[in-house]
Amino acid sequence: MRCFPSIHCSCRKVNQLLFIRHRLSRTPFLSQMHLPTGSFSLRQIKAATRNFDPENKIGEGGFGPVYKGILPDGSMIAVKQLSSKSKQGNREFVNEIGMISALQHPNLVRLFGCCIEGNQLLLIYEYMENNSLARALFGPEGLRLNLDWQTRRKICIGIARGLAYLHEESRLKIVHRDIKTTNVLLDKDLNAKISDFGLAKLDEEENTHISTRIAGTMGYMAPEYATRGHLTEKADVYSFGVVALEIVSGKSNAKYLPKDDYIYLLDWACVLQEKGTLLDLVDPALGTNFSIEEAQQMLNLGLLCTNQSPTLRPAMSTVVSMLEGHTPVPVPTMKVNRTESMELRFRAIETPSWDGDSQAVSMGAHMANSSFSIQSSKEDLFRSTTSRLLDDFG
Ligand SMILES: Nc1ncnc2c1ncn2[C@@H]1O[C@H](COP(=O)(O)OP(=O)(O)OP(=O)(O)O)[C@@H](O)[C@H]1O
Repeated sequence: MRCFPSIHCSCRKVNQLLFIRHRLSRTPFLSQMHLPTGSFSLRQIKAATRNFDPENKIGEGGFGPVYKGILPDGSMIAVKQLSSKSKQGNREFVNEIGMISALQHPNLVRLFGCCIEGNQLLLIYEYMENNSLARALFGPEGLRLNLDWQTRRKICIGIARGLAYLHEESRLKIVHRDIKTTNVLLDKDLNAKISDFGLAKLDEEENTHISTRIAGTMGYMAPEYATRGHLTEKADVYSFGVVALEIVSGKSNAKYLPKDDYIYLLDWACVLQEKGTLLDLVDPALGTNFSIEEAQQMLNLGLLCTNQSPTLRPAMSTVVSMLEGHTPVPVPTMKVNRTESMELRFRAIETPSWDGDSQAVSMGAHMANSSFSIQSSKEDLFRSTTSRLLDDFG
């Protein structure tokens, strides 16, 4: 089990933040980063959220609750409150601040600043009016959105552009490690923005890409990373592929069925691909209001990105080009691995049981504590740097 220091009530934290700023700016590797200039006082945040009024609570994640707030100038904010019971904790809090402050892109959620005061550790983001893609696609009746085809496509392209920026265009090459529908937020115009950089990692050339600390969400983790700790940007490409399939189908990758069998959307997609009926996966809620050609393209792309072999997955810039229609999408040639458990799942597939998502069971189990045995290990520089900072932090 990972152990997190409890949060003490003192202005020592403010000094610690200043110290972290100082240390980050002096760390050669991180000197390109700048911590958010926006430092908020607890009084400002309490006023904005009406003292963390439960009515303003808009979500709950691994860090703790998230509140909606409004600043005196009328701008809306989302406040992530690091709970003292958080399973994630200070390490990811610092990581999130460091990572996202160094990044700016229309498809990444903006961090306005942070507040470290009293017993509070808070991150302040731009408010995303339409909450998460997960809620838009799989939320309960009333909260779910009727996303039309063009909007689904726009969201998919937005996520791809955000990832292409992280992997190939930003000054720091970053693997997000936790791409999933709850980490894609939607603004008032339903533009997609990637959030949650608590697990993000810098992709350095000298890195062996083997990690001892596997973290991510089941159902979205690339097989080579989940089983061997082999982490490259292609792990994000895999997760993106799963999300693309979810966007087209309107179904979560994990669905709990009677008899305790799990059926994975990805397995189903492979079966349909083999049968030549991949288009059956398109969300029935769309009726006939979608482009067959574009849907086929997006489904093919979803399968291409989830190829078992990372080298056969396209780079995210290629994915963007494919989605924009500048590069043809090759037809995937995936073979279904017919294990015994797959046979079980096939039987479930033959009896259609997608009845909306109200009973879907989340497979979002975090694997940060998993004890996979991995042969080689090398602490990456960023991790050791943040660890040192955290040692200093308390
Ligand atoms: N900037 C924001 N604007 C609007 N809603 C937000 C914002 N950030 C988070 N939320 C809401 O709060 C929820 C929790 O977010 P958070 O990033 O803390 O955790 P998560 O990504 O859902 O889960 P985990 O931390 O376990 O990966 C989101 O699913 C979303 O509904």
